[in-house]
Amino acid sequence: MARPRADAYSLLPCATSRALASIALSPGLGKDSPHHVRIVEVSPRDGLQNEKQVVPLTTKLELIRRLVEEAGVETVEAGSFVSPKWVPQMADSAAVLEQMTVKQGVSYPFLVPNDRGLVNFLDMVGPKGRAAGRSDEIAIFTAATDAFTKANTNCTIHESLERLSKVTSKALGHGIRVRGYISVVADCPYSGKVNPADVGKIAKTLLEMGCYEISLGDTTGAGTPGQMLNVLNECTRHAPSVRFAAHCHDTFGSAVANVLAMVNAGVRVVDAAVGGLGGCPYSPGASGNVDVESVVYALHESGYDTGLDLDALAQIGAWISQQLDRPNGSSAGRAILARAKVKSQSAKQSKL
Ligand SMILES: CC(C)(COP(=O)([O-])OP(=O)([O-])OC[C@H]1O[C@@H](n2cnc3c(N)ncnc32)[C@H](O)[C@@H]1OP(=O)([O-])[O-])[C@@H](O)C(=O)NCCC(=O)NCCSC(=O)C[C@@](C)(O)CC(=O)[O-]
Repeated sequence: MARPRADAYSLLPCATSRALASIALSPGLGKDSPHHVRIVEVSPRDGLQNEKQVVPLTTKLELIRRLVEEAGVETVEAGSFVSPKWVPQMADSAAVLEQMTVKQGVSYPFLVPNDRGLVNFLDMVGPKGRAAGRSDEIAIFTAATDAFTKANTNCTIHESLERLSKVTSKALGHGIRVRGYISVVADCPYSGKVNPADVGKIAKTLLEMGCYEISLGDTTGAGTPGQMLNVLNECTRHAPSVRFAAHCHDTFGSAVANVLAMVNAGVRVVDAAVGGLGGCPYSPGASGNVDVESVVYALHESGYDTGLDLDALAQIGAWISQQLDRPNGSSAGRAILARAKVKSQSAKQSKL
């Protein structure tokens, strides 16, 4: 597998060059290797939440099963316990939690916005719940601007952090791990460019609350590698880069570049969605999440390991796009399937 070339490091900022140098020096791949990048597959939640048509429960369950069993995904964000009035598509998340195939060693976080959502989640996964022990992780979410926080959760950043602090401490008290999201880290659809220092301060607060990891959301997909690295630099004042995840949307076509820049700077977790599904209902015009097929292709070709089966991801991306009656949003997925078709045709011809 190709490794980044040592002579390229001198061109990079110091932190990036150190991170890449350690990659080149460390042999071997696998989960514990410094080359390993964990993919958080967000398609069942972030990917589907914005779909206008009702996606059948059976399709959601099959998507989760295939991602885990066929592609080897380690973390699947499976749904959300938000208000169904705000995001109707996620109204069946309790049923998803109860019925999804659960594989040992795989984490299935659910998004929780407030105490009501946490209570509903705990009622399900607690010892007497209908989904006892099926998930031990939630994701909480806030944003870097008041305008977006208001649009998404009907409160200011300050109010959301107060609310989430109580949610986090209650969740941790029940043995539930908490992942934090910060949306609009580079650009806000309502108030424009975001100051990276503001993101750093919110990240610090979420870390102090007890979030084990913070996902940095380029919700509008307007961020660039330089902007995302500025955001990361502000955040790493408070915790090492491995505590942060890249969550990039692809509206302006720079999501894969943003992801690679962040991984080269030491980030080891990337959120992505098969087939490039998704979009936030409160980020008008933003396109889907970066497609997991392109991310995995780019990471593998750059010397990183994800443990995922790229061919299986391409198949799943094509399948779910067909289910949703929409074009496959993954250029890498389409290319992989087209090449596989040519290969199987020439294999058939050579047998004749
Ligand atoms: C936070 C609220 C609830 C505030 O919404 P609100 O209207 O201020 O809440 P409320 O407390 O006044 O309650 C209104 C109604 O909702 C009910 N309710 C209240 N909470 C819940 C709950 N948890 N579960 C079920 N029902 C709930 C509550 O009981 C009440 O029902 P009513 O009395 O009218 O019948 C709302 O704004 C909300 O649910 N927002 C979620 C929006 C959302 O899910 N957005 C997408 C996810 S974030 C995202 O996609 C970005 C991310 C993470 O991917 C990263 C990135 O890309 O940037």
